[in-house]
Amino acid sequence: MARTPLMAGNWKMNLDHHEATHLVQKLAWTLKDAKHDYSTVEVAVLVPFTDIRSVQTLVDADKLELAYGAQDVSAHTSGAYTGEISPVMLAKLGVRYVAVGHSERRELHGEDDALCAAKVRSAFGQGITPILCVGEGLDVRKAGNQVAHTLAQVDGALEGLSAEQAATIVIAYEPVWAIGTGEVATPEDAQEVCGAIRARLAELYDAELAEGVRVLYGGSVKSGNVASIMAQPDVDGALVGGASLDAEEFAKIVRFQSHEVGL
Ligand SMILES: O=C(CO)COP(=O)(O)O
Repeated sequence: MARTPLMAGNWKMNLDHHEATHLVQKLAWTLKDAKHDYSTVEVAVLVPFTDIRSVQTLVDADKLELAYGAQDVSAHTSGAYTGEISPVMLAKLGVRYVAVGHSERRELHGEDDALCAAKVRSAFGQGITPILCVGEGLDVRKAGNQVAHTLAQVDGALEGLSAEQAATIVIAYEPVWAIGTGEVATPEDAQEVCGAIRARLAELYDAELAEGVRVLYGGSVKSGNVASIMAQPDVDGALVGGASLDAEEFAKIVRFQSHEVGL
């Protein structure tokens, strides 16, 4: 089964709603100028909660093919959860994707695999596709345990998920040591773990399901390194942090198939 690559920009805690409108407009124009065909590479931006309504308004008004999403979601649908955002609220704003278990949330907010599993189910419950983030820290990598560590996170977060849901999840392998450091994993490093994730999906469900799931790589992806990572058989896209805040650079990442020749 052919998997449509997904390039998702994780803005993290950057850009207010005015700046968000500006960046999405610029990105859409840049991709339009390049005659980007969204059916060949899907494009998404994961924006701060306060930007979502503005991005929705722009996407709807200009009929943009860009998808947008959030960076976190509550495991609950409503109630006394001060500061949390419900998946029901996100669905109402037309959100297609939500990041779950980003390493910054695991590290800084103590999110564990059980909570990630609850959030994955919570998103699916409202028709939102989770982008489940997994990946090892430097100590684990140095010990050579990156595959076992990452697969344990996958197992934990997929707990209780039906095959129908698992078939549409997106999993992003983001080695923590490569995030925001400029130190990108080698294409072989990315392939090793992304391939292992797909093999695990085949074990947990079946081979056909595993063949259809998109596995992304994230960690210091730039226009200059994206093509070699995308050339790996089990890498189906990228989760891009810093480089997604620059419309032209992110558009180049999205257009990796065309610019690799010209670089
Ligand atoms: O964390 C990331 C995306 O979720 C990666 O961030 P950078 O691309 O800035 O390394």
